[in-house]
Amino acid sequence: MASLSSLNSICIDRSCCVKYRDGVKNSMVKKLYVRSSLAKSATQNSQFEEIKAQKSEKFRIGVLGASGYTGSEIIRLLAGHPNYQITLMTADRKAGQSIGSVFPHLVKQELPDLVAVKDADFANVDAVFCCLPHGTTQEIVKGLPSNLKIVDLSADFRLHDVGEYEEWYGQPHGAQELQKEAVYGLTEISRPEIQSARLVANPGCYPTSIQLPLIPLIKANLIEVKNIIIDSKSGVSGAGRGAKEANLYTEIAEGIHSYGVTRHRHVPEIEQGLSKAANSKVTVSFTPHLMPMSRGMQSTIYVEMASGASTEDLYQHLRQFYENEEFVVLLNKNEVPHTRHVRGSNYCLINIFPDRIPRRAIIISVIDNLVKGASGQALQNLNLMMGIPETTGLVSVPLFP
Ligand SMILES: NC(=O)C1=CN([C@@H]2O[C@H](COP(=O)(O)OP(=O)(O)OC[C@H]3O[C@@H](n4cnc5c(N)ncnc54)[C@H](OP(=O)(O)O)[C@@H]3O)[C@@H](O)[C@H]2O)C=CC1
Ligand SMILES: CC(=O)N[C@@H](CCC(=O)OP(=O)(O)O)C(=O)O
Repeated sequence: MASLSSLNSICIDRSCCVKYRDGVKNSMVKKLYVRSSLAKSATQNSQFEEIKAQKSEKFRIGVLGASGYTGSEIIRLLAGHPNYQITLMTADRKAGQSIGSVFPHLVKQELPDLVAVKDADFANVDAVFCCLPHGTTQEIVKGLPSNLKIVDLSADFRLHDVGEYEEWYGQPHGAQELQKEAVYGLTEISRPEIQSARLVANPGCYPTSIQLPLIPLIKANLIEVKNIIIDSKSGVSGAGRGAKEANLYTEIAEGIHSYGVTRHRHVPEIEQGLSKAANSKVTVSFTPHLMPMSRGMQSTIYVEMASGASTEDLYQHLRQFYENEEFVVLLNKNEVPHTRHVRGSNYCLINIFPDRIPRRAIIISVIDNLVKGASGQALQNLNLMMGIPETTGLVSVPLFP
């Protein structure tokens, strides 16, 4: 057996190496080889090899759009991740700055400075998180080296039908070949496809909170696919960090705003996922609202149950469907999910209630728009793509209150 001290010294190095920037793989491997000469037995050697193998899986990550909200959330989540190190970060207006000057809460992270995408060197990058505005994203992704794994947080690769993309996003799709390759990354629903994907289109925040409860219920024929009404509410960070008049404190505080009524661009994304589950065209009534809170999202969904189905059937089916999932949780009966129960975490909490109107049910689903609705799910997907346990770096207790 390896002595405790030899194993400890390796483990200490593993945690410290998060702090190195360049050449971390080589220097770690070198250090570990030196230490291996001290190993006495074959068992020690094999344990060492195992750790070295784990170490060599320290993938180099680029964060494109690191000066935005989802980019900074990726950086926060990766700060404690044992298998990744950030080697590249890009920005637009903030290019040339350090991350600590853009986000003082990240000042203690030892990270490269922000560079413009045109100056980015992808030679030391194995995978990228693309945290850029839609439209810009497809242009940038087209120019990335073809060996990179990509998780794109924008809407650019989510819609399979490029005609629908043009209709809802107001511009023709500029990277149609890549669109064909992209896998829609609703993790709990499409795990096998994500595992073997090179390019994953991370779902939108509203579509995540809506599809997680509805897809299993539709697949099991427990709800009617007509007359689905969805009322969603989002924190203001959902709109990104860019300055916009509509997002000023004076416009947001002390009020609720409906927006995108009948024409929000998440409608086709939601309908795409639900239609696939139903094997027929599903349409929904969806209205999003902006809430005076910085993060968090709730979708309240009104459905008609299938003939013979009860809310108990819906509840038991969802509970069973997600029983082995870490991040999607059915609360105990009658407990109402609140956005503050998932703040800063990758969890989606769901519950189902009988409506007063016979045969109708009310589903409440909450997520943090920046985590399960964006960067957390993106990390979950990259873990899968890299062959790392899916929950790595993501299991944390939500901030409360
Ligand atoms: N916020 C959310 O809750 C969610 C967001 N998304 C999607 O994720 C993506 C990122 O969102 P979010 O982080 O909120 O957005 P932000 O506006 O906060 O950040 C955008 C980032 O992109 C950079 N950027 C802007 N324009 C360009 C350009 N022309 N070329 C290169 N870089 C550019 C910005 O750089 P700089 O700051 O230096 O100008 C910044 O780093 C968007 O597509 C969004 O729709 C998806 C799910 C949820
Ligand atoms: C509050 C707010 O403005 N939210 C954004 C949705 C955020 C998101 O998921 O956007 P993408 O589809 O571009 O990734 C919106 O309604 O446009």
